[in-house]
Formats: sequence, C-alpha cells, structure tokens
Amino acid sequence: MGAGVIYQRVALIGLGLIAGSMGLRMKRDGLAGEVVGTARTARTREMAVGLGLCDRVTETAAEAVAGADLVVLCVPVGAMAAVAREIAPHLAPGATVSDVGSVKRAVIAAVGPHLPAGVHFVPAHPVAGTEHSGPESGFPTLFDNRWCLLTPDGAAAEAVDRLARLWRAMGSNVDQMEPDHHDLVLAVTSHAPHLIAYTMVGVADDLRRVTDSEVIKYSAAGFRDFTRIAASDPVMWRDVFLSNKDATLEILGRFTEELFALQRAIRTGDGDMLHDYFTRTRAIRRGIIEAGQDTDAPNFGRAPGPVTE
Ligand SMILES: NC(=O)C1=CN([C@@H]2O[C@H](COP(=O)(O)OP(=O)(O)OC[C@H]3O[C@@H](n4cnc5c(N)ncnc54)[C@H](O)[C@@H]3O)[C@@H](O)[C@H]2O)C=CC1
Ligand SMILES: O=C(O)C(=O)Cc1ccc(O)cc1
Repeated sequence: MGAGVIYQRVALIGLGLIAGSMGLRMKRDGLAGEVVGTARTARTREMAVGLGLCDRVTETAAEAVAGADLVVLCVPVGAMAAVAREIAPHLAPGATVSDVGSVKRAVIAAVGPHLPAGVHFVPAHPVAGTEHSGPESGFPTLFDNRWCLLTPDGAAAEAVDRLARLWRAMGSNVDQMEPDHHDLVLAVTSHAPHLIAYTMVGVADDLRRVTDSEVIKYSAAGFRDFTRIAASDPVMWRDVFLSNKDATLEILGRFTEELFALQRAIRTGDGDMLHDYFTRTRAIRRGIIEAGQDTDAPNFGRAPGPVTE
C-alpha cells in the first residue's frame, strides 16, 4: 500500500538535481497534493514543468511558498540565507521549512534566525546524488536505499516525524543526527574525498602539459573515478568547503599525516607497512559491501550476502 498524500502543498525552491528527483518521486507516488516549484531563470522553470516534476512554477520564491505546508530549500548552501530572508514573511503559520544542503550547522545558522515563530524548521540531508546538476539530471529513484539524515535541532516531534515519513516514502532510510556530528561524519565520507578528487585531477591536468594527452588516453579506472567526482558542480562544492571549514580542515590535516607516513614507507622501502595499511583499508571496503551499502554492487539494497569481491 502506498504512503498516500503526506503534504497538501510542497514548495521546492531551486529546481536542480535534488529538487528534480524529489518532485518526480512525489508526483510518481502521489505523496503531495500539489508540488510548486521556483527557479531563477524562465528556462529552468519551463523545463521543470515539461519534465513533470512540479504542477506549476512561480517567478519568485515568495509566491511559491504561499499556502505550502512544506517548503524545501534546494539551493547551494551559500544561497540558503538569502532565500530564507525572502520567503520568511510569506510562510504559512504551522508550515515546515526544510532543506537538502550537504552541510547542516551552517544552514541552521543561515536559515534559523529568519524564520517566524510557529514555523517548524527541520533541516535534512539526503546522502544521495551524482556529479550532474540541473532539473534534467533528476530521477525518481535517486533516494532509494540511501540515507536521509535529519538534524532537527529542537523542532517539534510531529513535524520531524512527518518529514521522516516523506523521505521514507521517497525510498530513503532516515536517521537523526546532531548537526556538528553530521558535519564531521560528512567531512570524512564526502567532503574531504571530493577535495582529494579535485586535487588529483588538478595534478593530472598540470602533468598533461608535460605528457601531452597521455593522462587522458591511458587513464585507469582509479583516475576515471576521480574525474567523475571532480566534474561535480563548482558552486555547490565551493559552498560546501567554505561552510564546513573546520571539520574539513580537521580531516584534511589527518589525511596529510597519513599521506606523509605512506610516502615515508615508500621512500624507505617499508613493504610491511604498506601491506598492513592496504589490508586494513580492504577490510573497510568489504564491510561496506557486507552491509549492503555499495550502490555499484549487483546486490545493492538486498540483504547482506557472502562477500565475492
Ligand atoms: N548534487 C548532489 O549530489 C547533492 C546535493 N545536495 C545539496 O542539495 C542542494 C542542491 O544541489 P543540487 O540539486 O545538486 O544543485 P543544482 O545545481 O542541480 O540545483 C541548484 C538550484 O539552485 C538554484 N540556485 C543557485 N544559486 C541560487 C541562488 N543564489 N538563489 C536562488 N537559487 C539559486 C540553481 O539555479 C538551481 O536551480 C545543495 O545545497 C547541495 O549541497 C545534497 C545531496 C546530494
Ligand atoms: O556523486 C557522488 O559520488 C556523491 O558523493 C553525491 C553526493 C554529493 C553531495 C552530497 O551531499 C551527497 C552525495
């Protein structure tokens, strides 16, 4: 049995990959009475209606939120404050405001102070995405078997439960986290890895001037994986690093220490150290697969089975 209508009117502010995927899923499964969208350009708004991810679009965010019982901010983290300021006077009493930003503490600080009393603020982060952006990149199954982390920071339980119900109906597993903890965990699992990928591709680009096109021509799978990540949206990732500065710098400091230790092992010919290190990291990969969390694996989303890799 389906979840039925969870919100009467959902307003999506910023119509990109995440809003597009949410809109398509809500429309597909009838989770919202009406989905209203808004984006800065007429082209994006027209595309969103054409793709069927919302029922109608408005030119301004202020118009979009009128009468909505759920408003989801789907813009880059650095744009959240300006959007919150714009919509605040137009929010319906009792509405829930949420977001999908990759960083939580900075979004709470940027949005919270603008919201009037009587509006529930339930920040969220669907830990699901791709390197693509824009509404045309959205797809309704993006959130299937992925985590959505809620960092309610004192919001009313009924508002939190209702938003959790929507994310579950969109395919996610839902957990709650304290915002600073979220930002530290994501710095390890997502933010620092993205910066490392950007750096590695930058290094290869510098090298290309020496080796001509060989870096591209002979690029092995490892480097190709880095280029996929490093093709992610520059505005979104600039904002992630600037707004999760402390946690990212903490993790990068640790990363640099480990890198130096590995560098030293290579220089001194310490094969045991390298072998032990790689044995430990292989076990982590196997743990991910056993937990059914590897979306590339053929058994993703199914009950854990024997490790075959
Ligand atoms: N791309 C990903 O894989 C994931 C992204 N997120 C988060 O979701 C949010 C949206 O990301 P995507 O959908 O990927 O981005 P996107 O680039 O596909 O879409 C962003 C939308 O926001 C609009 N926008 C940009 N700056 C704006 C501004 N100053 N004022 C008003 N609108 C503005 C853009 O025109 C576009 O419609 C970000 O906060 C990001 O951190 C969360 C999980 C995964
Ligand atoms: O494409 C990938 O590999 C990602 O890591 C997608 C992603 C990007 C940002 C997030 O906050 C969550 C997921």
